Amino acid sequence: MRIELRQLSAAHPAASRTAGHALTGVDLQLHSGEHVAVIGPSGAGKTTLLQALACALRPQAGSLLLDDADPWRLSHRALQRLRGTLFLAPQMPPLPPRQRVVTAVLAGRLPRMSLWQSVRSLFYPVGIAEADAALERFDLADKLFARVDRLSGGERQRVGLARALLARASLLLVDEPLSALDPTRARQALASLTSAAREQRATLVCTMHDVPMALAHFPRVVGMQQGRVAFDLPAAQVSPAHLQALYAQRPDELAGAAPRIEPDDVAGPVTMHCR
Ligand SMILES: Nc1ncnc2c1ncn2[C@@H]1O[C@H](COP(=O)(O)OP(=O)(O)OP(=O)(O)O)[C@@H](O)[C@H]1O
Repeated sequence: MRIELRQLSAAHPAASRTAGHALTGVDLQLHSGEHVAVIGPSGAGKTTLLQALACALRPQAGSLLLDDADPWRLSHRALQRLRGTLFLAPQMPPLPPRQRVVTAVLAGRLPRMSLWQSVRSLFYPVGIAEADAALERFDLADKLFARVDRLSGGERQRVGLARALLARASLLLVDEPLSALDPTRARQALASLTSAAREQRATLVCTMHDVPMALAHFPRVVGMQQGRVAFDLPAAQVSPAHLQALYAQRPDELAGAAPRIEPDDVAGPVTMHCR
């Protein structure tokens, strides 16, 4: 999917009136199938950018085009159809605690199913081999029938990535996929995610706290600061000076001290998100 943002500004409906826009004057163009990492300090607007791209947050100014169409000018039905072709994977997937992993992963297909197909799949799950293959990519095939609440935080996060692959979306929006993974798992998970997105020819926009990992795995890196694009460069051209300026207010985050949600080997509460 092609993306074009021109001078896009957006605010969260619940934000106080005194808060500025979460996104201000954002320009961004992505070719179909391109992979981009979005980095920047906490509160820079990375997640908000994904929400705007997912048509979950309406722009207040400027424009958003997805495959040359303005989603906010489409009919309700056409907008729903468009939403079915993109997938927003939150930091922690919304996994009901007693659900089996296989069901959680197969739920990735729901956006591209009719109501009848999705109701039928509750009683006659199909595509178990596809779920198994996606889990295998994240080294979780042995958890196919495990209960979600018996997984570690890192395992749940990898289940969320496997689920994203089943969406077969043309635009994959992945919010900080590595926050609960140890460095080795994080490298493997990112390599699996990017190679699967390439196979599916999906456009991939991924927010990342781990800057070295973003520079190593993505050809293009967008740096955000206070709701604006501070730089948009090939990874090889991002210099230490760019990074120091980007994280000038939060140097601890550049040093790798960004907030992690829970370690890989400790089970904890499941955070619920919209999808
Ligand atoms: N639901 C919300 N309601 C009101 N304001 C919000 C909401 N979500 C985010 N914001 C505000 O929007 C701004 C951008 O937040 P956003 O979550 O996009 O940043 P981020 O770069 O993703 O941060 P982090 O790295 O900590 O996840 C911040 O000022 C934040 O406080």
